[in-house]
Amino acid sequence: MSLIPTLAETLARARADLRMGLPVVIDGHLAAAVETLSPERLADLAGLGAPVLALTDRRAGTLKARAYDGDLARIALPGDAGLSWLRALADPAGDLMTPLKGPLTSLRDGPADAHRTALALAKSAQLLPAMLLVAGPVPPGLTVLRSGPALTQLLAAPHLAPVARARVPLLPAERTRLHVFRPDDGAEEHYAVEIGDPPRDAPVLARLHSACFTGDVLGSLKCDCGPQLQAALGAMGQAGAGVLLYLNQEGRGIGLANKMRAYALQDQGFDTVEANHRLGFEDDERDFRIGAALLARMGFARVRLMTNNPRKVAMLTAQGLEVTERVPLIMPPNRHNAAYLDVKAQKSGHLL
Ligand SMILES: Nc1nc2c(ncn2[C@@H]2O[C@H](COP(=O)(O)OP(=O)(O)OP(=O)(O)O)[C@@H](O)[C@H]2O)c(=O)[nH]1
Ligand SMILES: [Zn+2]
Repeated sequence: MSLIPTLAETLARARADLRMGLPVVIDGHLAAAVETLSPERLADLAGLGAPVLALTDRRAGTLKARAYDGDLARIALPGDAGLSWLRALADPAGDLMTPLKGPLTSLRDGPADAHRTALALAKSAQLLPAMLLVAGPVPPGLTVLRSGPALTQLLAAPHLAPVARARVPLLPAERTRLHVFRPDDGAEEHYAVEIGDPPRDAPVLARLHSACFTGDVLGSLKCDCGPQLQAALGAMGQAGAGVLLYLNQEGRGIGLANKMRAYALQDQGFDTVEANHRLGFEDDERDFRIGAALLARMGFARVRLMTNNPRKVAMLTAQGLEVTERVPLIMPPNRHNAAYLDVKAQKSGHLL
């Protein structure tokens, strides 16, 4: 029956619900994002059963809570836990002011699949990965999801369809076309900037660029993204051909709000990797399967990849693309980004 929402459509709804502060249902648990939860909804959820807070092992580690489920911790809520207690566990902004939040009791028994799915959903909705779950009677009207490989696969690699394309002459490359691709799960669109007419039967000069609003648009000096973007387009313009994928994976996949939370932590003295971990994220949440799928769909099988990041090469190769050459894209540092670039080289394996 075509009028019943598909899994991708249900996922799109679930993300929107969580961002609005509405719980969704996962394997019979009501699951709400702490970041957007209202006091009224917290009270109503607590009235249905015993709420459990799911945090990633990264966030649990910062809070010195045991993560018996490997990649996540399920924390029992004390009877007097209110929204401010939950928010303090979810958001590290106040960690230095109020370092001791425990003792925290982590659960050991029972399955954690719904909790794991809930955290993956929070991340994909670009919310802080902290979810409140209650197993109890399910009110009507909520979006219902089931954990499993189909959902996991969809979260990592939605199906992308071409929507529109047109000529956009650029300063560094006048013969340029911009292609827009839309995923079927309501997530963000991604773009391909095609310069010249790159032949499909030869390796193409290519770049997988992740969105950086601060660097690309505002010219922030805190990272190297803006100069890298311009240098890549310039090199493709000079060569007369190339393809730059502009992937809307702001902040290495955590979204702009969380990236600004990470920047605020960096102002407190944490580096870019530590800041992501304290927020509950991995240092890099990006999945380059989308990039590989877009290149393949545009007819490219072999690339000369402009990057300093060996993970990008590995991920494209794992998806069946041939990286015939890694072309370094090293920008001169400035006094605001030198430490950041050092951390990328030392902790994230960047070849700088
Ligand atoms: N979470 C987080 N993201 C950041 C920070 N600084 C920059 N970014 C993001 O990092 C990403 C950089 O993307 P890329 O330049 O494509 O990738 P890369 O891993 O640096 O690899 P290269 O191909 O060598 O440039 C963008 O999404 C930026 O928004 C930061 O301090 N924290
Ligand atoms: Zn940047």
